Amino acid sequence: MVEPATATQAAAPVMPQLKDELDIVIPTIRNLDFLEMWRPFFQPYHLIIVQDGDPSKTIKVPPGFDYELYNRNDINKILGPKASCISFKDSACRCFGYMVSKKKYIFTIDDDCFVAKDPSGKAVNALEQHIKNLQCPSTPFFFNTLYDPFREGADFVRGYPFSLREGVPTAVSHGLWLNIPDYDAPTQLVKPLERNTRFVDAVLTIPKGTLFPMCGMNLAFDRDLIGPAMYFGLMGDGQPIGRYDDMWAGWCIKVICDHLGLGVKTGLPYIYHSKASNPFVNLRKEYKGIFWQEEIIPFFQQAVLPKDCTTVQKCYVELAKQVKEKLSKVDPYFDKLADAMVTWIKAWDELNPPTAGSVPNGKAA
Ligand SMILES: O=c1ccn([C@@H]2O[C@H](COP(=O)(O)OP(=O)(O)O[C@H]3OC[C@H](O)[C@H](O)[C@H]3O)[C@@H](O)[C@H]2O)c(=O)[nH]1
Ligand SMILES: [Mn+2]
Repeated sequence: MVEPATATQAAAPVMPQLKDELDIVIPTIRNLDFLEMWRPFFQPYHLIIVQDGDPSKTIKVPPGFDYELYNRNDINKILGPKASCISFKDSACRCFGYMVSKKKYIFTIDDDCFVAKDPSGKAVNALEQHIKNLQCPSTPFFFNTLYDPFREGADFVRGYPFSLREGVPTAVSHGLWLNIPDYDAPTQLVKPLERNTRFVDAVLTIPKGTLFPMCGMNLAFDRDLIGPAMYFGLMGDGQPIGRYDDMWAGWCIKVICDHLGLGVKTGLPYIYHSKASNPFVNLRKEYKGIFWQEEIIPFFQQAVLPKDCTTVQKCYVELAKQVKEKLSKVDPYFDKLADAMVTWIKAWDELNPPTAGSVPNGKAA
């Protein structure tokens, strides 16, 4: 039986790394008492809280945290008509936080995720591990059988080409979850009592050319490298689909990271996910995604980006064009989604004008 760490077990790190270069983005519809448990790890950092649902509701934030909070009225005021690309009544709204941040790194976490304990009983500082993952290169072009070669006590194994040992910059760090795993509704329905107790002590680079189901519960990324592609799509209120926000973003960022020669890692850190959302409600939200994805995945697997797509924005707009051309036949929703992807990029560039002398994102691989 796994249990979350207690607040006292979560010892504050000696020196919070990247304190001024990282924002923590939290989408929420509830009071943020969960922050109490994270206080030792999160207090030094700036929080961006994206309040979903009724903007007249007050979200209580425990004292002592440095934060900015945006509700739907704020989003509409800041983005004007472009606010139409930000979902309402779905955790997808969190991507607004990525857009307004001015920091290099983002860590996003759900408000029902708590500090996990590793097998020795030590509280897991998820933020510290994500930072380590992002600051160490990835190895997408050749699989290292001893997993993360840059980890203390590991290295590249015999036969690993020396020409590839430098690795590539890491754009995304995807963490996992003890207790309630990120299962889809049908799986949750048939396995209501299943709990994830396996703590796998590994960080893996997801190989080039391989897609993965990105979960937004415990996720960090380098905003400068991949931020403009971290759009969580049109979900929730008024949309035919929900709970595919992070999946859509994950498929888009992986195709773009592969194209630009950037890395995506998954594995450590774990968080402790406490709330099993209602599988019946989830089934209503996600059922179309369950059969649509049988056509969406081949689309992303076959997507090719032209060589002149040398920035994330160019890649993303090209991807939107292909979504419109090839997925609209699945459902008119994808026509709308493709337009929203372009609106997102316009809004991103409006809020994040390129600084003079800034270089385009990674090079096309
Ligand atoms: O309409 C909403 C509903 C929720 N939120 C906030 O989003 C976070 C996730 O909410 P919750 O924990 O209820 O979602 P889950 O059923 O556990 O599913 C998650 O699974 C992983 C996904 O990436 C995504 O995070 C969820 O689908 C939480 O902070 C809520 O307060 C919201 O903003 N709007
Ligand atoms: Mn949850």
